[in-house]
Amino acid sequence: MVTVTPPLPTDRLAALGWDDFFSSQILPAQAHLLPARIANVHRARLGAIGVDGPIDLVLPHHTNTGDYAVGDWVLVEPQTDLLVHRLQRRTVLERRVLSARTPQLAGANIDTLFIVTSCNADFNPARLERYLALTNQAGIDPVILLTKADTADNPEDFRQQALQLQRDLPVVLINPRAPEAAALLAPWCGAGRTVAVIGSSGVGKSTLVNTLAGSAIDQPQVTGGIRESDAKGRHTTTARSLHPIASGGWVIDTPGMRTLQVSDVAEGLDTLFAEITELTPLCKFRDCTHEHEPGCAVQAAIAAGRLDPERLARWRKLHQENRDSTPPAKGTRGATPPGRRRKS
Ligand SMILES: Nc1nc2c(ncn2[C@@H]2O[C@H](COP(=O)(O)OP(=O)(O)OP(=O)(O)O)[C@@H](O)[C@H]2O)c(=O)[nH]1
Ligand SMILES: [Zn+2]
Repeated sequence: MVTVTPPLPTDRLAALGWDDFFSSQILPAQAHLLPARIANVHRARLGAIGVDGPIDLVLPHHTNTGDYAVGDWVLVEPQTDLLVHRLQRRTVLERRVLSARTPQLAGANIDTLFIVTSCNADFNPARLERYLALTNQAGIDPVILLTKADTADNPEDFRQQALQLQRDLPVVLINPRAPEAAALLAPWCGAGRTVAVIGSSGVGKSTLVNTLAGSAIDQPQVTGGIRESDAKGRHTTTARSLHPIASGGWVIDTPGMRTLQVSDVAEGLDTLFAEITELTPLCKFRDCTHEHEPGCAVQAAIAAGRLDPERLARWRKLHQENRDSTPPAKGTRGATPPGRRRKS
């Protein structure tokens, strides 16, 4: 590890999420540069937060701002605010949609992902499992937030269903409009921690970000969210931003997501479906598909009522989709469809 000179105010950097993982990446020749965290990404502009506050970064020629994610750590030339280098990410959340060639970066260096859904028709186990597979694969801790419990007859049913989605999954019933929402989420929002919020349009993500930010939201230079018109003339939130949480920590909002595609998430699926993953070695055949083989431990669990057949059906569908969309070098079979590339 290299000591940065002059010594940086490490407590203020730590409050931004800085730790040894990032400081150990600084080379001796970079010791004069200042670390800063990307706070917002626009088409031609990147905003960051450093120990002395917001920085409008000066970008080198040919910078593609799409290569940067909210939450990234970068090194900056102190006098000129020139962006010099991006540090390696601890975690990165990518959103893949069928229509896009390359995944979009939804956020970087996220510790916890709040997957928000409502206690109504938005609640969809198959979609939540998709989010969970991606979150697990990214090495980010998932938490399910169930909103609009106040408008549902049986919010507890939704909570019980959500608890079945993954072992040890935290599930929180929450009203994002209530001031006590911040206290309920405090375990994941300590100083220096970074959370991101994901979920369909209208489930309460923006409301939650506002509640978490509290008075800290009155800093447009830090949050800097913009609204742009899309092709249909609607106003949609396109910029992701890093907002300070009133009690410490940081929250990244993400725009409403369309259908998510899973790709390259084999380990994430193993964690998500741990009860099936653990049964597989007990099957008679090593390459058991758990469909029709004799001596299948998974089918035996279904017959004994210990495993929900719908859960196995969703396991099958996600595994199939993952195989079909994962490049052969990483997947077990299946070719790369045109236009879809491996991530570098
Ligand atoms: N009754 C009730 N209303 C809620 C709750 N959570 C959110 N809402 C309301 O639902 C509406 C949508 O909330 P938003 O925060 O705009 O939803 P969003 O997820 O940010 O939506 P997009 O910006 O489209 O992605 C707002 O009118 C909120 O006040 C809740 O728990 N109970
Ligand atoms: Zn089997």
